[in-house]
Amino acid sequence: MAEGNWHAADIDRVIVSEDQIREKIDELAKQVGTDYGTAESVLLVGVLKGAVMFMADFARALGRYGPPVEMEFMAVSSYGQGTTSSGVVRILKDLDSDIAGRHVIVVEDIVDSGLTLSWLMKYLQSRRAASVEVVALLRKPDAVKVNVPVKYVGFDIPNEFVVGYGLDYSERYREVPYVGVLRKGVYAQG
Ligand SMILES: O=P(O)(O)OC[C@H]1O[C@H](OP(=O)(O)OP(=O)(O)O)[C@H](O)[C@@H]1O
Ligand code: HPA
Ligand SMILES: [Mg+2]
Repeated sequence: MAEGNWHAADIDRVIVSEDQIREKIDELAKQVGTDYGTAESVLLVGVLKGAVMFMADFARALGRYGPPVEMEFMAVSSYGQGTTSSGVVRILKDLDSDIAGRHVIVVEDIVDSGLTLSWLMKYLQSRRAASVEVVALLRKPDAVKVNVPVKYVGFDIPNEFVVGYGLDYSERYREVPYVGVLRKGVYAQG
């Protein structure tokens, strides 16, 4: 629950609690660990900044169940300051290493319109990865309209703007430890 913390006033309701996040990550890591059991290693590509919390927790969970992990980060931006995707994906930070022949798992906090991910999948495949799959903590219904196969999904959530656990509104609320719906008045005020 949104206890007596400063952010409680800005959060309408909790969608995914800290406990639910922890349990789901363990479950996802077990599944990925089984599926990649014979791989020499997997390359996790975290999508900054939203996926930082999920990346850190998911990588640690894979440490219990999976093959050896390497971590890379990309930064792309399509939302800027707003609450809707601009549809234009910009690379703000590219991969540091060659991913040819690697088993890549893209680690995303949320698949919303699916625009970021569909762009990213094409980009990573063009870099000749051996395989590219996606693990996303959250997915919204609109994402299914875009043809992005997300193999590992944590939670399907309603079509509302959410914050917390890495997700921001105008760079705020990323440190909130659960995922909640932002009270409409907060962004209506600008
Ligand atoms: O499915 P989509 O509609 O494309 O939305 C999903 C993407 O949007 C958000 O990133 P954002 O552009 O806000 O950057 P950030 O992670 O730095 O906040 C989120 O972290 C995902 O990467
Ligand atoms: O609901 C959301 N909240 C925060 N960032 C986002 N990026 C895509 N969808 C969202
Ligand atoms: Mg954002």
